[in-house]
Amino acid sequence: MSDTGIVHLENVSKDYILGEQKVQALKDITLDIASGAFLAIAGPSGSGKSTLLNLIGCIDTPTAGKVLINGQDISGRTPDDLSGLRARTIGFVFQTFNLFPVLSAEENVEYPLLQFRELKTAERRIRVAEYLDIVGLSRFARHRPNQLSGGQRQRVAIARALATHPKIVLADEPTANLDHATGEGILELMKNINDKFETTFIFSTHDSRVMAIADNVIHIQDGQIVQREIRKEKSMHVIEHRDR
Ligand SMILES: Nc1ncnc2c1ncn2[C@@H]1O[C@H](COP(=O)(O)OP(=O)(O)OP(=O)(O)O)[C@@H](O)[C@H]1O
Repeated sequence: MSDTGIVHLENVSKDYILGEQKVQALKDITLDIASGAFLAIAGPSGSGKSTLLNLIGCIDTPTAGKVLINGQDISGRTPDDLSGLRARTIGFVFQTFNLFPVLSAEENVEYPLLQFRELKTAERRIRVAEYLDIVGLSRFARHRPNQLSGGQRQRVAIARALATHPKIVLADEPTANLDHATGEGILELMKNINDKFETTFIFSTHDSRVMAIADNVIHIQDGQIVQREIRKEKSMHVIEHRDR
């Protein structure tokens, strides 16, 4: 058994090439996140939060360094390989909800399950109902996104992310498009699910009220970790950043 966390980044850098210019979005990030963490990645706009989440989510690969997700090294893997790892390991929640407008709440939650051939129709339906219940939306199963409030849409997105039984849920600014009270409700829901099912949650934010709810906060600035706030020791251990 490996002693690294469910997410393990070692000396990770990510460069984007924009015309003649190289943008160093992440610089030498070393980070280990244990299973069951409830972790915020905090930092100002452009600091590299989305880039970091995209690497953890296997949507992108690093320019340098090593990324291990659930013990699997993602470097040198084909996009097909990574999409398999993604589908079975990671759930995504976005600030813009990203629901299909023509599908009902239950059809949106069911959608990612359709790729799992081992799930029979009846099992799929049961699972959809179970997760709509967990997010408190059973009564709204037949509603389309435009018949739901922002907070309800984000609950559908959370149910959809959880229905595949992922080990990690990644949420990029999940409360950015919600008013404060609704955003806090979404964070509390995520925290309850984290406590109950021990799903690892990693979310980005620049909202200090959202950071306050996290067990641990990683602060990034200009692509580098500038502070690690470890409030719950057991849920996270950190390999300290080694300066060259
Ligand atoms: N596809 C891309 N091509 C070129 N540069 C990019 C690309 N994506 C991000 N960048 C640059 O990388 C840096 C980090 O961006 P990133 O989106 O990760 O920051 P962020 O902290 O998520 O910002 P925000 O809070 O505004 O979403 C920025 O300088 C950004 O302009």
